[in-house]
Amino acid sequence: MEHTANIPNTKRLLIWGAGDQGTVALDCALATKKYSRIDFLDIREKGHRQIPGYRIYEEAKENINTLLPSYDEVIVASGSNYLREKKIAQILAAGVPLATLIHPTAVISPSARVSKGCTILANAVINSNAYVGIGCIVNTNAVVEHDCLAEDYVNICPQVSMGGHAKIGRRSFIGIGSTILDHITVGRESIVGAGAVVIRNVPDGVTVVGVPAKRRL
Ligand SMILES: CC(=O)SCCNC(=O)CCNC(=O)[C@H](O)C(C)(C)COP(=O)(O)OP(=O)(O)OC[C@H]1O[C@@H](n2cnc3c(N)ncnc32)[C@H](O)[C@@H]1OP(=O)(O)O
Repeated sequence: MEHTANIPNTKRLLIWGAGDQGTVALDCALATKKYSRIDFLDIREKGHRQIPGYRIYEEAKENINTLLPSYDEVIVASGSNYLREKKIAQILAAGVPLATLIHPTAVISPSARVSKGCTILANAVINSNAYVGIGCIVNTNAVVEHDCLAEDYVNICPQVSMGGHAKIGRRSFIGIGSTILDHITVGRESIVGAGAVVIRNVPDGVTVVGVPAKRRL
């Protein structure tokens, strides 16, 4: 049986991505109580994960330009910064509203800005004057402190801590449990390894690991 919660005056959501991030996005979307119907569109070209009770369209078999506009909102659920950017471009080109999923236990300062297409998961904190760009993931228990900047399509993994005024460049991946000290900048398309402590600025397109974080050659 497909999921159709009995909630009046709510919206239809399509989650584009039916893998791990898709199921996490589903839980978050259910917690918001905003949606009367939720379906999935699988990103993979072959096969898809079963999510009992939910309809999963297969991307390869669907006319995306017809399917997307039949929903009130679409969220892209993929841990790949590249894929989120690519799919979000398709959604915007189709003129369909991007969802922004914010778990009810997340704490977002009234002065912070969270852009469209973001997924902000349970117990995340986004503090005063912080800015989170389009299509970012701020994962469980991550802390984006005051005046931080995360550019578009950034993935901030669980338990990441960003000190005040820290910056993350477009499409960078910040590994689980890592710490970025205050006023430090991580460049674009860079990777911070799990558990790293970043004490110096990181250039574009590099991977850093360790405590203190050093470039991995
Ligand atoms: C909800 C979720 O699950 S969100 C996802 C959470 N997952 C993560 O955060 C994973 C983050 N990814 C990492 O930390 C990865 O290890 C990366 C991206 C830094 C490196 O990945 P790879 O390029 O595959 O590196 P690989 O595993 O081959 O290791 C290369 C070297 O780096 C070291 N290394 C790899 N990761 C780390 C790390 N996080 N800290 C310290 N050293 C590391 C390895 O020990 C190895 O060292 P050696 O050459 O001396 O043996």
